Amino acid sequence: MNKKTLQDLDVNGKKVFCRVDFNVPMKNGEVTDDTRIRAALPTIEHLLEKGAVVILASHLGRPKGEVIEELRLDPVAERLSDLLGKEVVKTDTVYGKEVNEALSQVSNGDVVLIENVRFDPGEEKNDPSLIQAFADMADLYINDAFGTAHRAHASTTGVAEKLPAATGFLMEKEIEVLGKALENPDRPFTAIIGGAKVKDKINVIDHLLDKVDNLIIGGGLAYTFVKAQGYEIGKSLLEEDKIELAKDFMQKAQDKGVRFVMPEDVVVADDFSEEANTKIVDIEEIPADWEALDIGPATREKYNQIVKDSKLVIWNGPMGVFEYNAFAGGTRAVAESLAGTEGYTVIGGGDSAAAVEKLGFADDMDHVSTGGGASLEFMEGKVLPGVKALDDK
Ligand SMILES: Nc1ncnc2c1ncn2[C@@H]1O[C@H](COP(=O)(O)OP(=O)(O)O)[C@@H](O)[C@H]1O
Ligand SMILES: O=C(OP(=O)(O)O)[C@H](O)COP(=O)(O)O
Repeated sequence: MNKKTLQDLDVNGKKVFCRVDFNVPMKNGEVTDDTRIRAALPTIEHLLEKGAVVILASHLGRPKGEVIEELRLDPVAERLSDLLGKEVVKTDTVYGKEVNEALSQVSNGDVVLIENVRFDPGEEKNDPSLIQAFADMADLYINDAFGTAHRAHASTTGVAEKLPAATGFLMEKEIEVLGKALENPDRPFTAIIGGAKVKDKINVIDHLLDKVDNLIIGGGLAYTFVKAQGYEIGKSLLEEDKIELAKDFMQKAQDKGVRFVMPEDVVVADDFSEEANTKIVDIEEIPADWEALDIGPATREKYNQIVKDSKLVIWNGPMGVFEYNAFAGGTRAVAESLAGTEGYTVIGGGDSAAAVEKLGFADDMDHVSTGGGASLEFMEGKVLPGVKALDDK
């Protein structure tokens, strides 16, 4: 990467404005998964060890420029404080008098977490006055928020133009791992794409067809492709206006010699619920009133073989409705295959990462990305604005 990194900056005695992605799942005012907070610790700890004042900034949820009490960052500050083993000064505002006072009272090696930056309408608008307020707080800027690197906001791009700006360690690692995987892949290179967001993922599929040896399709988005092959899919998820594109992709795969791998059998249900009646059917036999909610056992075995023979596997999106036990088997099987393969494994996407975490396989993967949308846009070949805005080496 040709961008400056944390190692290139002398941070001793400096105030460092550090954008992190602490957009973590919460329930009843408690952080339920602190993966993203832990992922930012190497950067924060490095800054503290080197004697910087660390000013952390993050969004949480989508408050759209208003103060939403449930989206305050206090529970995050508490968890961060536990993880760091030191006090984190949390302000109730994003900038202004309270923040300035807090900053005048802290010393080198202290941490301040300002309030949810999306409480200010200027954040998402990349507003000049908010950018200036951020720049006035600090001497240097670090972006370690890979999960938000696809957003051009005041705290992710605007302020980077105003201060010496570099990547944090998490950002650096994400870009390096995902970049290396895509630029110079070990082969056979297999991508497994699942989930439900057909529209979001269709461009990634197009881009991946230029890179991979095997493209495996699963999850809800498989059925638009199954339909494109001419099979009936009952009530399964369908993006009608993407059928033609799905046909184009299958043709492109054939032209390029990419193996395009689709489900052979599926678990169908007579209702979208945990209690639904279910059965396993061949792909060409999905009953009209049923919907396919998971890949079947023959498909799992086929995917397993391909994963086993791959040197590099990228996985984005669950294979079925894994939130219900009855339809979690396909996702579990693929997670197990990735956990067991000798090839290098990369997981991207919020739900895939959550599934791998929930099923207990996170530690067996080589890289679990902290970015969902960000990793997808990266894989599409886009330059992420949060990275572009940083200083070149
Ligand atoms: N066959 C299916 N039918 C309907 N929804 C599905 C199916 N398979 C997976 N899903 C749903 O896809 C969702 C995840 O999709 P998506 O957001 O695209 O994944 P990710 O966040 O990993 O990128 C999950 O909530 C899951 O229940
Ligand atoms: O959680 C995030 O995105 P993700 O669910 O795609 O990983 C990021 O924090 C970005 O949040 P946003 O999609 O509200 O800009």
